Amino acid sequence: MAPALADPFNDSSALREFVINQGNGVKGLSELGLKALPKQYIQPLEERTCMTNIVSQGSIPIIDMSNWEDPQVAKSICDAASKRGFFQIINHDVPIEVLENVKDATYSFIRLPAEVKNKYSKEHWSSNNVRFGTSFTPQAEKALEWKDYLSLFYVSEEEASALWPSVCREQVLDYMKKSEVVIKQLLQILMKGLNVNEIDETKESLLMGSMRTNLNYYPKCPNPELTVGVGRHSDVSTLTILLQDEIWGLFVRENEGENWIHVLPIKGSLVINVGDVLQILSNGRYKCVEHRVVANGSNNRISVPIFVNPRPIDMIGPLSELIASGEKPVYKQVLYSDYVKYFFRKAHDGKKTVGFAEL
Ligand SMILES: O=C(O)CCC(=O)C(=O)O
Ligand SMILES: [Fe+2]
Repeated sequence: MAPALADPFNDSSALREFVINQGNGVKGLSELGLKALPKQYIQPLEERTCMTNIVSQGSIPIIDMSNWEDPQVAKSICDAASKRGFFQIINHDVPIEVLENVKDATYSFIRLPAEVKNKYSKEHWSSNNVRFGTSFTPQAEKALEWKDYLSLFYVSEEEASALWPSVCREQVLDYMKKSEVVIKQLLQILMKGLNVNEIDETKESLLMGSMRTNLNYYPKCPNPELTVGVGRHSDVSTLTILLQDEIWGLFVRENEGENWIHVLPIKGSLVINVGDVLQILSNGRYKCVEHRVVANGSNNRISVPIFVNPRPIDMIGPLSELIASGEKPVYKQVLYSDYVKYFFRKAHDGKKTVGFAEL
């Protein structure tokens, strides 16, 4: 009798066929009950979770939004955005049922058979605005990431009705719609902090002219210490609004140093982070910060970020109000769609995308 293979995916094309082409994703791998992580997921040493650099006492600020117009609340938000790049909000206006429903809907999508989810992959779906995938950019990565996702770019209700999977469509639309109130509150406060007191139509479109929601799934992983859920990166958004479940996994770099802070799951809260675009628009005043997600050996985890973005056709650069007040620009004007293309052309590599807009 032939000996059983220790790693059925020793051959990389077999792994890619199973995970990517057939749409089984890492969910499929996780359910095979492999004893060891396939070698294609083994990250270089420096990218693995090195627990010695985790600050056990550290946490990102937790901000109560119930009195969002209070100048003290505004100050905490602007301080957090300029010093930490990350904070959590509690007592915001997004109803808890909306958050619970979108988490359930994420599981409803993830649990669909592989061949159904695979209809929404890059190779099979007619629109780029809906994308089921795995890892980040598998064609550009030396080591794969332990994550499956569905990415939904919002154009209109009609398009969503026609193209988004029905098992999660209404719940995602509701989550995006109900989050708009808090997104506007945050942007108003952050703009005031830059002495930009009026958000007219052009500015609103630059700050939040398009939105994308991702449903992320990180299944239980053999040898989680050897891989990552998401590698070090900053987001190419203005702001990101992130709903995570009760399973830990998200870590944020502390003050550009070597230490990482765990983002504590708090039921009903939303994690907010400054994206590259807000760092660029604010001429470096607000900071986008590297973050990453570790893989987990005991539990499945989901998260649902809304990326609040400019429109693809917008030019991004330091706001004219800042330059008019005498600030020297640190960034040039770049087309947002070019910026995003540059991000997706390479594997995750920390905050390097921002360099694309540096002067
Ligand atoms: O899953 C998370 O907690 C974060 C995911 C993330 O950073 C992203 O999708 O950009
Ligand atoms: Fe992110």
